Amino acid sequence: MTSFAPAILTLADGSIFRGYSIGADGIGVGEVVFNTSMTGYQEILTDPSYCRQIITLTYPHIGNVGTNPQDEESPKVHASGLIIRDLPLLASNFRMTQPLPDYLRAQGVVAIAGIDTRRLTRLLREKGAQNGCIMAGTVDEAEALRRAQACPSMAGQDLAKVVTCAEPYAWREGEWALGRGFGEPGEAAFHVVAYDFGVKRNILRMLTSRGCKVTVVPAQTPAAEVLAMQPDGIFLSNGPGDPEPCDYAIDAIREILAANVPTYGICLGHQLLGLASGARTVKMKFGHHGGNHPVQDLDSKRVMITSQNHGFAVDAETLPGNLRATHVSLFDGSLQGIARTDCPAFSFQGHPEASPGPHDVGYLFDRFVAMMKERNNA
Ligand SMILES: NC(=O)CC[C@H](N)C(=O)O
Repeated sequence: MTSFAPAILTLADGSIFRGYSIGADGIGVGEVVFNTSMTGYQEILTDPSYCRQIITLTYPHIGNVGTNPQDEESPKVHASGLIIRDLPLLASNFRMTQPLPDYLRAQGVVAIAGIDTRRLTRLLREKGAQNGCIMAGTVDEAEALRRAQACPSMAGQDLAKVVTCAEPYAWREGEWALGRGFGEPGEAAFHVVAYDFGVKRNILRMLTSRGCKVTVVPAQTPAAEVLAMQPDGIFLSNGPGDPEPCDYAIDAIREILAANVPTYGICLGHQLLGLASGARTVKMKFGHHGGNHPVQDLDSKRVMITSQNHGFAVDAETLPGNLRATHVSLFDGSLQGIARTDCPAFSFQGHPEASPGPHDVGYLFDRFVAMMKERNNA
């Protein structure tokens, strides 16, 4: 019988939760957010947008299917820690290569189980996102509290440049699909340059599966360098932190919009498109993190169930004349999608690529491809 070391979770408001460690020994600090997805813990942990955040999952049993190399959305776990109710005694799946605790330990990530995640989630909903600290192995409550209180606010942090790739690279996975329905087999119909602010792999897969050849570039690549690659379209990725301090990206996007190249943004990329167009962003009380968020397409009136992961939002009250609202959250009325009226650019706050979550918004990738096609034919 495995025995688990003690672990505690402290919050900046003074709350202490006691449980047991199911990850590495040590300390993790960050903004504690709750995610309501019922599946996809490995995609969530490896989503770079969770950098410097500690995730609590509201689904009570986490770890049932272990972990595998296919479900990683980036090369490593980006979350600062994981909080769960219960780790099942047995993990089993035909794809499993490692149980969740071994995977977390191998990556040096702290995690705590045995926590009343309902109480924790209600606290975060009532008080708003809180900074917290997980201490696992040797536990010192006073020190863990001090660390939670010393953790800097997410507001004002530029983390895109922390998680981005070091060098440009070509996304090769799924190249067999290039050309399907477009040019000759094996020949890409469009060249997309994707800004990596913390990109999830499934976004790149969704582009490739629609006939795009994708070049990924670091967050701080100047617009002139990207435009010199003569892309058919430019993609602005998801990513961690506050969009407002990413001035290098905002400046580059302004130049790209002026060049009239079709542009599509997701999550942080959406917020940056908003800022580059003159709108403002705000920090939300506890954000949206989950796989069951209803969003309405304001043009078709269709309601979709969407995957979400954001703590900031473009403020609908600040949209300039050349930016129109295209989608709205039916949970809280917050803005979920925008489109420029004067150039081919649009973006979505949630995650059309899912991973994990429903695929209802996948049509936005088709819209991007149609935009590139139209421009090439013009
Ligand atoms: N998934 C994302 O791209 C998140 C965007 C941003 N970091 C936010 O919290 O709102």
